[in-house]
Amino acid sequence: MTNFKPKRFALVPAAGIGSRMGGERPKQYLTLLGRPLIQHSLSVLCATPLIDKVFVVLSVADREWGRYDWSTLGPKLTPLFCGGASRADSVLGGLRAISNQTEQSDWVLVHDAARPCLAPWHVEKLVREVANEEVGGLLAVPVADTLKLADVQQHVIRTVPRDSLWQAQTPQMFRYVMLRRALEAAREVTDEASAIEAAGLHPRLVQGDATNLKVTYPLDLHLAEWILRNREE
Ligand SMILES: Nc1ccn([C@@H]2O[C@H](COP(=O)(O)OP(=O)(O)OP(=O)(O)O)[C@@H](O)[C@H]2O)c(=O)n1
Ligand SMILES: C[C@](O)(CO)[C@H](O)COP(=O)(O)O
Repeated sequence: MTNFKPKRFALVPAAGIGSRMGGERPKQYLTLLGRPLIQHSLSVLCATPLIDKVFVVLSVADREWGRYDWSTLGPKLTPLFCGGASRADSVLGGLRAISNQTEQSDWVLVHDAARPCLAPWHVEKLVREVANEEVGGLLAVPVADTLKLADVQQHVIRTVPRDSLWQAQTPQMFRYVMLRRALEAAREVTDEASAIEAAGLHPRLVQGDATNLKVTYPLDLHLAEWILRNREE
């Protein structure tokens, strides 16, 4: 009998333009503590023994990646110049590009390039808690604020009960074949879990924390810098 052990691959969509950030360069290349923003999470993903390979999905028009030396991150890292028009298109393009390197049951951990404060313990907790899940799962945090439903004039219609509401983060961890099929069937989604849900399945929520923020607006870059500076290794 063969002792087949599924591998774990990280897939990092990094083909966005960062329109809400409004910078001169896509936000994944903005400088954060002296390094391109994307390098922070790539370092964590490349360093952990829990991940076999790390694929970065870049725009076909990317002119920034080649300006940096990535060799310090080691041999696990491979850029794929196959990004699409949306995040979901980029992830699907990446999954297709690695099809000859994956088995159906291998795990794929999709992580936003725009979340630079990913810590080793985030990855460890996700992998540990999802390992025995049939469907897969994602890091997320329970909603802490009171939620208001608004009309177009920005007046409150009503308060929405926040019980059972979580904010999705990344990484999101699913089996290669399940994720690819789900994304091929549901392209208008903003995360992988939504595609899996559209297939009628129920991903596991793994509680992360607010430090794994997504850099979306200029203030987020300052928050990310503060988090990384003050993190105890
Ligand atoms: N066509 C796209 C759009 C987004 N992304 C990636 O998906 C992640 C999350 O997306 P978001 O924060 O929305 O990034 P942008 O699309 O770059 O930002 P914006 O929506 O403000 O333009 C980012 O790492 C981004 O690079 C991608 O790979 N391909
Ligand atoms: C995947 C994600 O990071 C979960 O919070 C998020 O949905 C991606 O953000 P976008 O702005 O919708 O691309």
